[in-house]
Amino acid sequence: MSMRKNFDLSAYLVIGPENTNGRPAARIIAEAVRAGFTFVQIRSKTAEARELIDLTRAAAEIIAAQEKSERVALVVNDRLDVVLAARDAGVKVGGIHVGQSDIPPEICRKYLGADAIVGLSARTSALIDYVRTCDTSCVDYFGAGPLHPTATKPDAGRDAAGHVVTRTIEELAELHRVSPLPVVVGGGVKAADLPALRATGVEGFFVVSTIAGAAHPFAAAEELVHIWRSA
Ligand SMILES: Cc1ncc(COP(=O)(O)OP(=O)(O)O)c(N)n1
Ligand SMILES: Cc1ncsc1CCOP(=O)(O)O
Ligand SMILES: [Mg+2]
Repeated sequence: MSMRKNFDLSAYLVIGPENTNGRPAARIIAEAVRAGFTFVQIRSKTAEARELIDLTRAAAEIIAAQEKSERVALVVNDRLDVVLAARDAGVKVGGIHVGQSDIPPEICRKYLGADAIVGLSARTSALIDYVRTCDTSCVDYFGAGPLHPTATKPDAGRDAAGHVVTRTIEELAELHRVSPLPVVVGGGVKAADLPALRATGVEGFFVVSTIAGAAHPFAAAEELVHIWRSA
């Protein structure tokens, strides 16, 4: 079955070489997937294309080695060129995550095909109206946030006046209620946020630093997965 019809957003790792305090990103991906993370996004604002292709290949091999290729989705942030090059080299990469100022989702769909996963960051202002009315014909899920301000992406949630607008739990519950697509929420997410986030009904949480910056990424990942599943 194509991953597009079968992906699980519940525990979603976003990671790149600049997030790992000098440790290999591949090792942290392996630990998170072993702990039960269900979705991996390769995201780097500093790596060159070749490094991104290599990390995407390594992530796909890690997921395959744990026999999870049919259950753990792998996407690349922003870089349609990297997804195409990785696929051309035989790497099993499921799709792409794009934001409001990135390559449009319909172009991603055109080049990646009907089986690819295309994730879209939901617009910060007027979030609830946006997800209700936006063209979802070629999008598979929404990424929303930030739940808290975050040093990983200081511009997340910035409004025209430069203030960071975070999402309340009530807004996220409403977002879940009105969204035609599954929603994953991130931005400063920590273990303590998960029970309230789960109660909103959203399909999952995404994290960078809670895993990639943790002293013990496996233990951190296991804790998040356990809390989400038992909340
Ligand atoms: C799952 C998920 N949700 C949101 C984002 C943010 O995407 P974007 O707004 O394009 O910002 P960058 O990540 O490209 O800086 C995401 N990456 N993943
Ligand atoms: C990619 C992204 N999009 C919105 S916030 C964010 C970064 C979240 O990072 P962290 O989990 O370290 O706060
Ligand atoms: Mg982007």
